[in-house]
Amino acid sequence: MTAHDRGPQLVDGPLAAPVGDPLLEVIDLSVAVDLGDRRELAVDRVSFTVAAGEARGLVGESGSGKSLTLRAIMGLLPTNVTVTGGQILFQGRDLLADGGRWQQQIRGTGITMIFQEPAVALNPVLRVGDQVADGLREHRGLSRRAAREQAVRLLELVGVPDPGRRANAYPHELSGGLRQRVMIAAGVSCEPELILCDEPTTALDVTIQDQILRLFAHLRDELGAALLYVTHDLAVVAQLCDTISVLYAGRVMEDGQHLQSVFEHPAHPYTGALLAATPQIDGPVRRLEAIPGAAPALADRPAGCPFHDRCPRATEECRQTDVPVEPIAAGRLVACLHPLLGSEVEVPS
Ligand SMILES: Nc1ncnc2c1ncn2[C@@H]1O[C@H](COP(=O)(O)OP(=O)(O)OP(=O)(O)O)[C@@H](O)[C@H]1O
Repeated sequence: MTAHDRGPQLVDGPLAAPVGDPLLEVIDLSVAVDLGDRRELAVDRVSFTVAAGEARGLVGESGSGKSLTLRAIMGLLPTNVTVTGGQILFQGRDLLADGGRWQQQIRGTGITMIFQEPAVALNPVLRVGDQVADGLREHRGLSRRAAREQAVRLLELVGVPDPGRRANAYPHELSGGLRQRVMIAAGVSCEPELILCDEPTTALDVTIQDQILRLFAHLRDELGAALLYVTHDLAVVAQLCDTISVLYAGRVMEDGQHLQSVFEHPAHPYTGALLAATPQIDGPVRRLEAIPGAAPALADRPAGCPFHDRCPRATEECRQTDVPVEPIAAGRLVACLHPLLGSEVEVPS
């Protein structure tokens, strides 16, 4: 079964993560935001890996540090935000070394990022075909004509109907779904090994969202690219990903190499609460349970486990301990003093 054939249901997910060479290794990454009077860690010692060809979901509520993690990998942080610790290795080489020069060189060729809102990322006064062709001329040295022909092929690959004609259109002449496809075509034009996706379907209606998710699965098959897919929606992860990192208030709460096992046996109470709040995963009869309370604002992160004040299992120790992320079973890490299943977490053999 290819990733493309996978249905949206959790039970169709793969049992085992693909084992490829580590392509991306994020190790104890910390990112601080300057709030004027002080600095706060929006990303706090976050670690995960993405193997060649793997699709990892980076999940968490709004404000959990997902976007800043992606932007740190791309070297595209806002001016008041800085990496304050850790390493980001791509193909074994530190992207943060050499003043970010290598990071800049491989941006668009080795790693690309697809943003939430294509209207912002596309240039309104350039024809979309030229925008897809630009990267090919710049990074691959193709002639204007060859780049244009390749751009039309890419528009076809991402499912833009009548691509030869549509290549001449300006962004405002296309629907939101088609603009997102154009941005994906531009993003993958130089066949990157890793595609970072920052909620690329959020601005689209449900049917188009589903088409774009299928497109990512298809591109993964076609290009062999790895995906790091940011979303707050576990149903999206179920459809597209092999592995998962659950973030809360800038910290990794749980990391699973076997997605289905995480969905069946979440170890962190926060993962369990997210699952209980997600429709679609095991059918419409599920009773949705919103997570009580709200995630803490950046300036208001509590000591101890950041989830403690919303967690039914929290004890005094949780309020005071800087809970480390530790292995709980094969392929599973969790940052919790009172995990849901302890050593009974099951993983497929
Ligand atoms: N430039 C900035 N200045 C001040 N605060 C920032 C800045 N960028 C991000 N933050 C704050 O840092 C925290 C993490 O932001 P981030 O965008 O990474 O979260 P997220 O998980 O991607 O959330 P969302 O799903 O809402 O995009 C949030 O509290 C956010 O408000």
